[in-house]
Amino acid sequence: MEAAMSTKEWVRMERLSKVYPNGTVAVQDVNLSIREGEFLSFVGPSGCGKSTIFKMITGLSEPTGGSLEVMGTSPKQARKQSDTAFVFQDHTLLPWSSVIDNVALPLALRGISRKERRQEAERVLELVGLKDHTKSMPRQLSGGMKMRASIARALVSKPKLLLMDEPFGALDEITRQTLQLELLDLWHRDREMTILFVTHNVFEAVFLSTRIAVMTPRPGKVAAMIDVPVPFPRDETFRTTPEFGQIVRSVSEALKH
Ligand SMILES: Nc1ncnc2c1ncn2[C@@H]1O[C@H](COP(=O)(O)OP(=O)(O)OP(=O)(O)O)[C@@H](O)[C@H]1O
Repeated sequence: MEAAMSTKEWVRMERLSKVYPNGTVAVQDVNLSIREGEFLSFVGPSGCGKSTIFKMITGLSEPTGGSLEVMGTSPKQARKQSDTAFVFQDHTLLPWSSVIDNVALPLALRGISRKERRQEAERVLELVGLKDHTKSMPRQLSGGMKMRASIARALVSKPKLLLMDEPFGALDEITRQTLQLELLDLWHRDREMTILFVTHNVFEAVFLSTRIAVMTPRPGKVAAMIDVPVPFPRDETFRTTPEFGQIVRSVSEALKH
């Protein structure tokens, strides 16, 4: 049975806008409230401002209009508290460091002792199925394994909010589907973690999410919010159900407007 959805509001955007100094309106008047425990995906055409929204949530870019709160505080403060973590499409592992050192890096930057860093890094590497590769160098890993290591590095700080920007975009379809299942499993074990996920792939969004924000072409606005009211845990069989097909159609329709 599904647990009742938390009422804690982890992200609140009110008329959030971003105009870059060159005059590009990347995001315009986005209103969105994201609750604890959601898995919310953003889909939309290239350049509609998805990455800009993520940069604002992580405090890497300042809004130019409206308001944005993360965990009831400012995005920068939430990042300082290690409440938010980020996974990019490129794995961004340091090539000269072993897998375990890469994964432990956020803890090293926070001055956590060597012993504790090791323990925590081993814990998350086990979670992502890389416990036999702790000493490998990134170049010795496949694309899927590099992405698992990146996810482990994000999880090592125990973030409450995990932002993933097209994390599986560079992977082949089979690896992508395997990692989707693994990600759902990780998220399902820790239902307090909220995941925000950017993808161009409508099937991926429907498979993973509790809700989907469909964005319009630039300037980015939310054209539709679509619920995916299918209980978790979900498995491969979900992909072939009529309900899956119907939701994919709704999202695809909304993308055309
Ligand atoms: N630093 C910047 N200065 C000026 N314009 C920018 C800057 N960063 C992004 N933009 C523009 O803002 C718009 C939104 O960009 P953003 O990267 O947020 O889109 P996106 O939806 O993530 O795109 P994609 O799906 O291709 O990654 C684009 O037109 C982009 O060219």
